[in-house]
Amino acid sequence: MIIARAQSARTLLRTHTSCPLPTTTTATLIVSRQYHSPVKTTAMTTSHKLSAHLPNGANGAGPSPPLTPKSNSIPLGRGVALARPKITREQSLLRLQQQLRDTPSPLNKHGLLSRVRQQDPELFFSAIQADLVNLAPIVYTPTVGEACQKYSHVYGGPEGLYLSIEDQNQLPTILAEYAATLKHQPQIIVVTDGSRILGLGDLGLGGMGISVGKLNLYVAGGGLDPAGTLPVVLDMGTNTESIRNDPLYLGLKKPRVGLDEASVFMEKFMEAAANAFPNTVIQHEDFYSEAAFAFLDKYQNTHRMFNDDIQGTGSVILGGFIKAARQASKASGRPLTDHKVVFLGGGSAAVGVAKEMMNFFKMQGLSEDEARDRFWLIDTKGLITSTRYDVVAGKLAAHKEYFIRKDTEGKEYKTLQEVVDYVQPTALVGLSTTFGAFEEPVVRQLAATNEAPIIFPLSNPTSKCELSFEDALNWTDGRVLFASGSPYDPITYHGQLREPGQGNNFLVFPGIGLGALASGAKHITDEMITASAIALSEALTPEETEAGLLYPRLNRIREVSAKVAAGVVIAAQKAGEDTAIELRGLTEEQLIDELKKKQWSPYVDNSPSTTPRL
Ligand SMILES: NC(=O)c1ccc[n+]([C@@H]2O[C@H](COP(=O)([O-])OP(=O)(O)OC[C@H]3O[C@@H](n4cnc5c(N)ncnc54)[C@H](O)[C@@H]3O)[C@@H](O)[C@H]2O)c1
Ligand SMILES: O=C(O)C[C@H](O)C(=O)O
Ligand SMILES: [Mg+2]
Repeated sequence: MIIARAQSARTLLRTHTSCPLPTTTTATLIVSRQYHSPVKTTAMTTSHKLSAHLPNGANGAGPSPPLTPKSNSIPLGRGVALARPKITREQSLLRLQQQLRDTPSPLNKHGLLSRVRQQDPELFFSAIQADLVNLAPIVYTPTVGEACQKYSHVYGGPEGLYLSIEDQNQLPTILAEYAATLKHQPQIIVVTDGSRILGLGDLGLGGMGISVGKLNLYVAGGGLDPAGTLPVVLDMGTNTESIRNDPLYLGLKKPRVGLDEASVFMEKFMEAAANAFPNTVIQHEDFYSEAAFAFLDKYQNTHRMFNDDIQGTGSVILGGFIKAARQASKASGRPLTDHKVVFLGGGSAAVGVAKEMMNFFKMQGLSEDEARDRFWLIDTKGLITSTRYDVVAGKLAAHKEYFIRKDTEGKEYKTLQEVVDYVQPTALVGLSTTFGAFEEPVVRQLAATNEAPIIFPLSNPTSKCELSFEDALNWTDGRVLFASGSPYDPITYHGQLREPGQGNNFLVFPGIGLGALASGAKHITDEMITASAIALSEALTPEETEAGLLYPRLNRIREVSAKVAAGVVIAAQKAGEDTAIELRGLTEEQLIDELKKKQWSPYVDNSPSTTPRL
C-alpha cells in the first residue's frame, strides 16, 4: 500500500522541504498525485518515474507534464528531453483513445484513465472533454460504482486525503501541514465517509472513488482548475462485513462508528478544513441519510458547504421537472398545479428532491402546505402515513416526518401499485436503490391515466435503476417523459430517435460550487440551490426544447455550468451573501461571460499566475 504513514511522509517532507513537521503525529497522511501534489514531496519522486516512461511534452520536446498542471513541475535538463521520443499532444491523445478502444471492460477503462489522470492530468482532461458523452459513464456513474466496490483491489496509488478516525486528534496538524506544502489552495473539497456509495451500500474507504469522480466532473464540466480540487474520504470503519474481511482492504477493518462518534470526527474535519483552506467550498457526498441530514443541518449556516445528494439532486430534479411538467400539462390540458408526484424511496435523496420540487408548486402560487400535499413518499414499509405503526410508535426517521400523509383516513398502502391506484399520480420518481422496482403494471397504469407520464427512475448505478429507458418507452407507447440517474443510450422507437434525460446531480453541482466560489458567498443558501435549478431549466437551447429534451445535452456541460453558476451568483447577491463586489451589477450574460473566461482548459496557459482563479 502506497499510503504514507506519517513516519514516511515525515521523512519525505524532511528531505524535500523546509516545512517543519511535528514529531507527535502518527496520522495517516496521504498526498494526492493528481489533484494537489505538494510542491516538493511525493510529486518529486513520481515525476522522476514519469519522465522515464511517459514522454509527452509539448511538441515532443518539453519536459514531462507536471503532476498538477502549471504547477509543481520538476523541469528536466534539455539533454534528457532530447533523448526521448518526440510525441505530440495530438499523438498522446490519439494513443489514449486507441488504448481505450482496445480495452473492452469499463472497469479496466476506468483504471487506465485513473492512471493517466494521476500521471498527466492535462492529457486526461483533454480526453474527457473530447468525448464526455462516452467517458462520463466510465469516470462517473455507473462504472465509478464498481471502481469503489473494488477500490482496494485496483488501488493504483493515493488520490487524495484518506483521513482515519483513529487519527482524528491530528486532523488540524495533518491539514495544516498539507496546506503548507501546496502552491495553490484547494477550491473544492468533495468529502465522503463511504457509508452510502450510490445505491451500493457501505463501501468504507472505497468511497474515495466517488470523491475523485465528482471532482473529475468539476473540472471537465465546470471548468475548475484540477489544482483546485481535493478529494477526501473520512474512514470510520465499514458495516460491510465482506469488505472488512478482505485481506486487501485498505481502510479500518472495524464496524462503522455510530452517528455520535461520526459527528465528533466530522466536527474536527470541518474545523480543520475551514482553518487550513479558508476559501474552499466543501461538498458532502454519499453519507448515509441520517448523517447526511444531520451534517447539512449543522454546517449549512456556519460553513461554505452543501450536500450534493440532498440539495444537488433536489436542484437537478426540480430543473427537469419544470420542463417535464410543462410538457405533460400541454399534452393533457390540465393545470400545472394538478401534478401529483409519487416517490419510491424515503432516504436523503427522496426527501431532498421532494422538498426542492415543492418550489415548482410554490412558483405556481401554492402555499407551503398545498405544495407539500402534491407529494406521496413510499419507503420499505409502504406509504408514509400518520397511522402507520412505526409512525404511531414514534419510530419514523426524523427526515421523513415532514412528508407524513395525514389524509389517508387510517388506510395503509403497502405497495407502489396500491399507492398508484389510490393517488393516480402524474409523475413517478425512483430513489429506492431497487432495480426494476417500476414494474410493468404500474408503468402501464401511469400511461393509461396520463397522456405524457413523467417517470424518473433515479437510483444509481444502472444495476439499481428502477426502470430501463427501453421498458419505459415500450410500456407507455413511447409517451414517457423520462430521466434516469445513470445514462441510457438513445433508442430508435418506431422510427424516431428518442434521447433519454439523465437526471443526475452532475448537471448542477459544478455550477453550484463555481457560483459559490465566484460570488465569494459565505454560505450556500436554499435560495442559491433553487436558483441553480431554475437556471438549469432555462439552459436548454431552442433546438433541445423543440426535441422534447428535459435537460441540456451533455456536450454543452461547460456552458450549462456557467449558466447555473451565474444563477447561483445572482441568488447570493440577492441574499446579501456575496463578497465579490466586482461582480455586483453585472447582467446574467456578463456574469456567464466572466465565468466562462475563468474556466480552466488543458494545455491553455490560464494558470493562477496569469488569470485570477474563481
Ligand atoms: N440521480 C441522482 O443524481 C441521484 C442523486 C442522489 C442519490 N441518487 C440515488 O438515490 C438512491 C437513494 O439514495 P439515498 O441516499 O436516499 O439512499 P437511502 O438508502 O437512504 O434511501 C433509500 C430509500 O429507499 C427505500 N427503499 C428501499 N427499497 C425499497 C423498496 N423496494 N420499496 C420502497 N422503498 C424502498 C428505503 O426505505 C429508503 O427510504 C441511490 O441509489 C442513489 O444512487 C441518485
Ligand atoms: O453519484 C451520482 O451519480 C449521483 C448521486 O450523487 C448518487 O449518489 O447517486
Ligand atoms: Mg451522491
